[in-house]
Amino acid sequence: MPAAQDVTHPFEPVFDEQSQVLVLGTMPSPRSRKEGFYYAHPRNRFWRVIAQLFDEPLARTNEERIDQLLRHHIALWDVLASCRIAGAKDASIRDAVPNDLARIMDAAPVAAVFCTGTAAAQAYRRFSEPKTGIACVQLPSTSPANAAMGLDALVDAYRPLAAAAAASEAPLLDVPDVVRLEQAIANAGTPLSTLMDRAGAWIAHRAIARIEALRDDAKEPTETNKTSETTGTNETNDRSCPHPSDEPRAGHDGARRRACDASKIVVLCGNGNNGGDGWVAARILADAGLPVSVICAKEPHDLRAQPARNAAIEALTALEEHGARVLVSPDPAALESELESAAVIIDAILGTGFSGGSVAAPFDAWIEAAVRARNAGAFIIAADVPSGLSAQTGRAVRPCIKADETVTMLAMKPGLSTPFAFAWAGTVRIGAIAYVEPLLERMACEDNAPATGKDGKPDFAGSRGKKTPGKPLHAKAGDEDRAGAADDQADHAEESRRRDIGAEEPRRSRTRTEQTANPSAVCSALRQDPFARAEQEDDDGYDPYSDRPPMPEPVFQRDPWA
Ligand SMILES: NC(=O)C1=CN([C@@H]2O[C@H](COP(=O)(O)OP(=O)(O)OC[C@H]3O[C@@H](n4cnc5c(N)ncnc54)[C@H](O)[C@@H]3O)[C@@H](O)[C@H]2O)[C@@H](O)CC1
Ligand SMILES: [K+]
Repeated sequence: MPAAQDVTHPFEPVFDEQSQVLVLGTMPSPRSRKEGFYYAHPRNRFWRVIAQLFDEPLARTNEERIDQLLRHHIALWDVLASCRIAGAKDASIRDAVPNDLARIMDAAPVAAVFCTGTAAAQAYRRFSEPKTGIACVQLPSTSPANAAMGLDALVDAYRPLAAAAAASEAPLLDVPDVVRLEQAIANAGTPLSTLMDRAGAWIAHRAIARIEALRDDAKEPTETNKTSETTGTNETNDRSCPHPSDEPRAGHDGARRRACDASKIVVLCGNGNNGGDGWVAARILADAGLPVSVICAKEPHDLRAQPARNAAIEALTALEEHGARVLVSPDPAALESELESAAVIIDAILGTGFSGGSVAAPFDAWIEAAVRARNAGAFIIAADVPSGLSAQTGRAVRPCIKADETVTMLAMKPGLSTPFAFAWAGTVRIGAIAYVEPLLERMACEDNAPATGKDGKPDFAGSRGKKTPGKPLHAKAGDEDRAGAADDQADHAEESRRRDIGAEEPRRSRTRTEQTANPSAVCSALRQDPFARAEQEDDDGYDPYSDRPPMPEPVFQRDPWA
């Protein structure tokens, strides 16, 4: 038993004014104090529980951990400010002095408190609850000392935390605004290379989830699996709406059997930063011990896009160490044979940088081969946007990837929200690679800054040193129609909301500037999806045409079923 020592809490709480839930331990362990962050012992499962709880990649750095908590509106601190303790033994705590939780409670709308263990809950009840007036929920400890409790059981026990910690919906942003947001993130200290690492981690996370689902399917058939095999439907797909691929795909079960043998993942990497996401994913998958291969058009050293070039060079070294195959400009036969044995294909060919009315060689042939492999049972995960689909307009050229799942980074894109987008994108998930809410608010404030000062000259005061006057968050310069459509959509949303709740028209309607100035208003206006229904309406199924609001038609491509 280590000797008792006097310990003072050595680091700051994690919280902001959006925090709704507070998680408290007793006092950081010696290992956490050494590492300078909460739950830092490699065998402490706190961060793994949080990742699994929200179905996200494991946060690897303290910055990612803070981001992850804040995105989910979780504050993190400990009950004690100082105490005498032997090692990490909570039972040995003496002379406890509590932290002043008012620091968080006065700044944030915290409505629920969770304590990570018995001692933390006891200390909270004794010192803090009389002041906060909030009873705590006691959770099991994630420390190695509680090894009797497995990870799955811990995750289950922590579910009330996930339920209380509702994250805000991801915004819908025009592609130029996504670029602007990326720049704001970089200015705030997270470089694009880090964002690319996180994007790759999200894609790898989803690929691993798919491989695990295939492995589960391959185990003893359950009643559900038996039903699935008789009907030929894809039970593991969580798409909530019909998909052209829902017709039985030849060889689908074959793909499952093949995956049991190999779990093979093929990553198709284009020459831009979308390809960079693919290289990072390939590296992570290879490091995780999965059989992965990369198909690319250029040697990493010949790439020009940054940070894709550096990411590809780093990935290549790792892939070579793992003995993974890297095929540079393969001939059609080699391309076909690599793809036809894949259980999962990652499409990182083209992302938001795709332009033009067709896909140039060799990527057109890659897309066609990938779609053939999908028809034979492979599962395609698109990075950011399916290659061949415009992230802005939703127009799909021929050929276009048909993904089962798309992991789109940072924000929803208009091209993924059109009525036919799911034909190409499948299930769309947001790769939450940064905590963007405060940045969106700041961007909206900049946009709201007056364009001219008192002297009639441009006023740059609100634009954080940027030498361009702010522009509305979602309106592109010279794109009055789109801005007008967004405003009309917002007006329509407001009108139908009033109709639904029987409210009278407000005396003074909000101006367009006000609407575009508030990120949540802007985002919710643009988030109005064309399938939205009145809440009280009895929704008996999917029918995109039954009640589409009379709003300007979104831009979308030809009906793919016509
Ligand atoms: N939004 C974000 O925050 C982040 C974005 N990242 C990734 O970066 C991507 C954007 O990267 P880039 O701007 O480099 O663009 P892309 O990589 O999407 O596309 C550019 C490449 O595609 C080629 N290309 C364009 N049109 C073509 C056509 N019709 N036929 C054939 N080739 C064509 C270009 O020559 C160029 O090589 C995003 O889609 C995303 O995947 C992430 O890495 C980092 C974070
Ligand atoms: K892609």
